[in-house]
Amino acid sequence: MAAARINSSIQNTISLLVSSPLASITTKTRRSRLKNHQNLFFSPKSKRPMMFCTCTNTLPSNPQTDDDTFVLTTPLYYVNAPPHMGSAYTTIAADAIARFQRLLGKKVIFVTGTDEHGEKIATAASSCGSSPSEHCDLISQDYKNLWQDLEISYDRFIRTTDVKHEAIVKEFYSRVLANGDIYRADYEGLYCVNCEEYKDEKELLDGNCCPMHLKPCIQRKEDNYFFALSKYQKLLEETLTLNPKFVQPSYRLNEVQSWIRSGLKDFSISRASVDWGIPVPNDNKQTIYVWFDALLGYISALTEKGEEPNLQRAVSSGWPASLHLIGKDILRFHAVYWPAMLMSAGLGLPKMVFGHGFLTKDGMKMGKSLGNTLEPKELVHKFGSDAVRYFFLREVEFGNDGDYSEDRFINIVNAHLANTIGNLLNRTLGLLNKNCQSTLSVDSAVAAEGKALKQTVEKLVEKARTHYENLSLSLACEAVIEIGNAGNLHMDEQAPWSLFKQGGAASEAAAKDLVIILETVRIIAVALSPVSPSLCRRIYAQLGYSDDHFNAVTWSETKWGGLKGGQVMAQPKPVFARIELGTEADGGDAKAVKKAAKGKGKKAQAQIIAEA
Ligand SMILES: Nc1ncnc2c1ncn2[C@@H]1O[C@H](COP(=O)(O)OP(=O)(O)OP(=O)(O)O)[C@@H](O)[C@H]1O
Ligand SMILES: [Zn+2]
Repeated sequence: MAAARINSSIQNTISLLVSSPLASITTKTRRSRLKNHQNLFFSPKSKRPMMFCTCTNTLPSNPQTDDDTFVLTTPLYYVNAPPHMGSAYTTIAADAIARFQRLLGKKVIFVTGTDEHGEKIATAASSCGSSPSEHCDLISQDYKNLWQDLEISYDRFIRTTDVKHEAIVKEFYSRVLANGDIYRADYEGLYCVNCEEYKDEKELLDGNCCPMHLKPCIQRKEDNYFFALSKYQKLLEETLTLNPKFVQPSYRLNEVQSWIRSGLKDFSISRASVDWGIPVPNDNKQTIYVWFDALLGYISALTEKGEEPNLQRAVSSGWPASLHLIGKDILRFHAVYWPAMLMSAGLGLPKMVFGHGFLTKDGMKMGKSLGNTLEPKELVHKFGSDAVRYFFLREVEFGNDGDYSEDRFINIVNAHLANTIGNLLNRTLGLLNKNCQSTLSVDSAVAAEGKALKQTVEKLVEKARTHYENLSLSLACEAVIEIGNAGNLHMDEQAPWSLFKQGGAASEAAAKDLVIILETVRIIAVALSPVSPSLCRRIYAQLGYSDDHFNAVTWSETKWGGLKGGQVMAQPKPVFARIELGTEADGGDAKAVKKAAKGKGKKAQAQIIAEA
């Protein structure tokens, strides 16, 4: 914002800053003041500070959120264009985390939705010849459809054009205003419409191009309302020092701290030139800036159906959120602007903001504005949702950037899901069918006595749990596949097929080996269910369990000993067929199998159908 000039209808501002309780206090007194702050909320159990606020009129948070409830959010996606694999990536990761937390027995509120206001939307709508609201309905529905294809188990889908959201935004705005943090001033600067953000000249490329969108920023001058972000600089610094886990992964914390240290400037929170937005209370010539509006979707999503929307109710239904999952592109909004806005309004801060990396194409962030996207719908259609979810969570270390390649996709999915897990189950069930009438001879706890596999599995399950808890999703997948490797090793070392041929005690030992391996696969199905839920459901069905049983599974069922003697397994049927280069098969989906076989040579057809 070097070119920015804030002129002095600023009488207000100066008096605001001077009268700010932070303007005249030293760091030492500020720190003790933070400690004793009457509005510093502590979480009931952990006694960790949950929020700071300078507003005297605080809204108490949900007392339950600390232990029993896990509220997580994805960004509310901008409906300037349909979703792409990048939007799907965040949502798949959030879904895996939500499913894991449900397995732990938490009450999960998983929030996603669409951000529908602003200039970029109005332009996108008019370029397709539709009204903004028709355009938003259409694209928002695209997101919902994709989430269904990807088996996203969201609890709330908030649209920022929802009436309840508008009510919450206006109330929030009024609280910030009442706290003395909004003033009016002229503003001039370089604006990227695609980021919907004024840019500092020094962060731009030649020709004042936005580094993310590679398009020139426009010089803009407006009479706007401003949010006094600068007033929160010290509080934000202190908050991050006291609670460094607020920003994750830890290497992103430095980035956020250096933004704050380099000086926070007030930012404009209204637009005079944009009609498509929520009118500013008491000045309907201006609309509220799309980011100020959109972030509040995380709170308005919490209002219960049919109830009068107000902040107090929304907040008591689950705020503060446990986790905001976002891409690193919008970290500044979530880790700097948003906490300051919440402090101003007297609301608790989310417990964590996790900024993951980008899916890239030729080194550039895949995005709607650049149009260099990968179509998730096509991928799901070709390979099935289990494979798509698994690949991106396993392949891209959560936090870092990652590139997509179809060869790598097929290799990984085949090696892990088809071979390590699918084949192991299928071979074992085949032997059980042939030699034991598909019936388990003993309890898995008894079968495992004196065998090393049980301890190995227990250790790896613990590892997977820790990785899920730390949001290291790729490592969690790796730990689960290691369980599969251990099961395969046991199978190969014991060679039960040859023991059965010997009969007598050898045959009994072989039957026990099959029980042990099936128990191993059962545990895999629980531990991998956050990532590839349908595949795990099919595994449970093969092990003779009902759908209802699978639906009620919790993480405690990763404990060894679930399979009991006498349990009858289903007829062996592959749970995940190998993807052959050039075929489009997902083993669980007969339609996809037929489609994959269609038009292929007889031999290839026979192979695909046989595998399915
Ligand atoms: N390439 C990507 N890799 C990972 N996540 C992405 C990617 N693109 C978008 N996202 C997710 O979507 C969020 C941004 O949502 P938005 O609706 O603005 O999509 P976008 O495609 O980045 O838009 P644009 O290209 O117009 O900037 C990111 O913070 C991230 O959560
Ligand atoms: Zn931009």
